[in-house]
Amino acid sequence: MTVQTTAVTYQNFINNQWVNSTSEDLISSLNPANRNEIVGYIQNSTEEDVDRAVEAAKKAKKGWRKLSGAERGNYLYKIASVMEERHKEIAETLTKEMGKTLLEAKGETSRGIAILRYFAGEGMRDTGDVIPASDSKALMYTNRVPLGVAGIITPWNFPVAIPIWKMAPALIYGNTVVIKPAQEAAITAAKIIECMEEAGVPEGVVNLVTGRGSIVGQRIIEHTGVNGLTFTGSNKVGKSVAEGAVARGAKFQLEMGGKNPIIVADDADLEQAVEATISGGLRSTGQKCTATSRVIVQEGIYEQFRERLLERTREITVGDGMKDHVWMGPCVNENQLNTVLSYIETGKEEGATLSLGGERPRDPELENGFYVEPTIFEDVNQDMTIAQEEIFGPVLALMKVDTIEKALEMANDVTFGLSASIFTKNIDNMFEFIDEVEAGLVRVNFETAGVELQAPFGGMKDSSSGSREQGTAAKEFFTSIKTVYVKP
Ligand SMILES: NC(=O)c1ccc[n+]([C@@H]2O[C@H](COP(=O)([O-])OP(=O)(O)OC[C@H]3O[C@@H](n4cnc5c(N)ncnc54)[C@H](O)[C@@H]3O)[C@@H](O)[C@H]2O)c1
Ligand SMILES: O=CCCC(=O)C(=O)O
Repeated sequence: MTVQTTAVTYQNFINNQWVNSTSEDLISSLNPANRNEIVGYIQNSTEEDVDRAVEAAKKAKKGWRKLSGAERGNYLYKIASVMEERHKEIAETLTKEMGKTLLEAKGETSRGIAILRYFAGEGMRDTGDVIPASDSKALMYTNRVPLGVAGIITPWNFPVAIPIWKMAPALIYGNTVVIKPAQEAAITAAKIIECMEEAGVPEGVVNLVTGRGSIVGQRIIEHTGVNGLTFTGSNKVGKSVAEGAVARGAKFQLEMGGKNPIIVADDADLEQAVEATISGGLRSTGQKCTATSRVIVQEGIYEQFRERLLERTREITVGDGMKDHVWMGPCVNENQLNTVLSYIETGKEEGATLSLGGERPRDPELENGFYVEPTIFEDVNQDMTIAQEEIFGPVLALMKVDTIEKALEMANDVTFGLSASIFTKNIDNMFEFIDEVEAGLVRVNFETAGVELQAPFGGMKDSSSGSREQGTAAKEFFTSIKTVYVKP
């Protein structure tokens, strides 16, 4: 039986108007903790809706670009303040829509606010350099100018942080925006846009179109009025974003999957390494691009480590993220749950030892949610599917090695290169790891997940393409450089 409590319909936001899609069709957003609860309805948008949004963003771009950085920054400060007032409501919506625990959702909402404030400050910082011209009387300088309209396509796993870490730099550097959030998290995105509206962001500067990736996302990719495409999501879709962008010569930036290793050396602090593995691998139900999925442990510490890891993982409470005592929520949807369960089956078939979990929880209270137990495999070797492919679920693969050299070789033996961590007290091992590991985010004695908003973020190999996001690195994507030469 479907429970429709306070299910509200959310519209598209185009040219500062909340409007229905031309399809007059809706998609329901379900609570992954209880498939019978509809969190709300979103628009099942059409190509025509995208065209209208792009038109609005195009019309708005000159006025927005002409504002000073400080003026644009003031809008971002205002959005942050409105979000702060609506913090509880946004965090609760995030948990209900996507499933992560309320504690994590609150942290992510605060992070979104901090990102807005960070980029608001960017409005007051330099936009270029003075470069000595060959002619001593001439003035030569560079100035960073906006791309125009930024097309933003985001995933469901960080429904506040990722849309904001793309929209805030787009806006502060003078671009207007058309955003298409993942349909699993589109209500959370609509609430962020409501904050922008409440903060008085001018007409057409930010436009939201919800719906299916294959229609809305694809139209954004193809639309010649969109000057830059920034995408976070799976490698499969990322490839089509890149192909579409190249086909029409648009700038693009992709952030995609990971298969992130943690190396635990014989001399590691055992407790810290176990806690970092659990937090990095299982928080958010393992649905982070930075999640630890391969745990490469040196043989001298292996037995102690596995025992403590199993003990601590058994203590994890799985359930509805809205409940205080719950540590791990459900997978985002049935599809994701089935993907995780099928990787677990593959792990067993290929000969890995299932040491913990691997099932849906038996608790009848959880039967309507997309839950899976935290799962640990041992005896995993490099060739196994679970050692190579991104699972995006709470599954850890333990791999035993004799030397740190071998551990590093294994760490690098995947197509991804997003995040990697080592636990050791040996300074030579630390620096060898920092030098040799193929990852964009390198951690020593710290978990693989968690990103600092003021630092560049992105990966190597198949994990990313284009320039880095966040921190001042974000400027690279959202601006072009004009080199100016003035001869008096
Ligand atoms: N590297 C990072 O920063 C990072 C961050 C978060 C998630 N991710 C990755 O995202 C994936 C999970 O997220 P997801 O399931 O939402 O990814 P996804 O690729 O399925 O969807 C991402 C976005 O693309 C849209 N989309 C889907 N098909 C499309 C198409 N044909 N054309 C245009 N747009 C389309 C979706 O609607 C959604 O908005 C994982 O692989 C994860 O590693 C990476
Ligand atoms: O899922 C990708 C983003 C990772 C992130 O923001 C984090 O680990 O905190």
